[in-house]
Amino acid sequence: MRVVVAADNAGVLLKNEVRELLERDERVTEVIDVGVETPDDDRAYPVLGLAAAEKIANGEADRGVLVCGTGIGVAISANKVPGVRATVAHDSYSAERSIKSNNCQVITFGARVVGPELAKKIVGEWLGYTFDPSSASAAKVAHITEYEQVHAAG
Ligand SMILES: O=C(CO)[C@H](O)COP(=O)(O)O
Repeated sequence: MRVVVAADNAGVLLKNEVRELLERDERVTEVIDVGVETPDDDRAYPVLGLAAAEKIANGEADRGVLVCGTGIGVAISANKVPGVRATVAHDSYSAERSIKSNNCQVITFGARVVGPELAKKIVGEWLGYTFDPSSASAAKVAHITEYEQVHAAG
């Protein structure tokens, strides 16, 4: 699994911890870090969230972990990229259902909301979940995709 990570300056320290975790995880074949790398880089969260989501949309990454102050801004940004489903998930159950119900490729965290140990525990669990395309949830996710395709810009 190829995982893209990104954060703004509010989330960079947590993102870097998550990146180290991912780099040690045998389920992860590649970690793509689109930044920021340090807290003095003040590029705004949409820049990072959109850049990461585009890696998924263009097939360079399978999943993403994005961090900002709340996790909300990067989730909203990532969801603007066609084909990408992203959500903040600060608890194990939501993280699990984000895959099994919603087929989200992206999980987001708020570094001002959740501690690093909880976030890393959730990421470790989240890596183990897969979406079942034959499940009852598949048609629901397809409804979202169909809307997106019908209303695609351009
Ligand atoms: O949490 C953020 C966006 O959801 C971001 O890290 C901080 O945004 P701001 O409150 O607009 O500075």
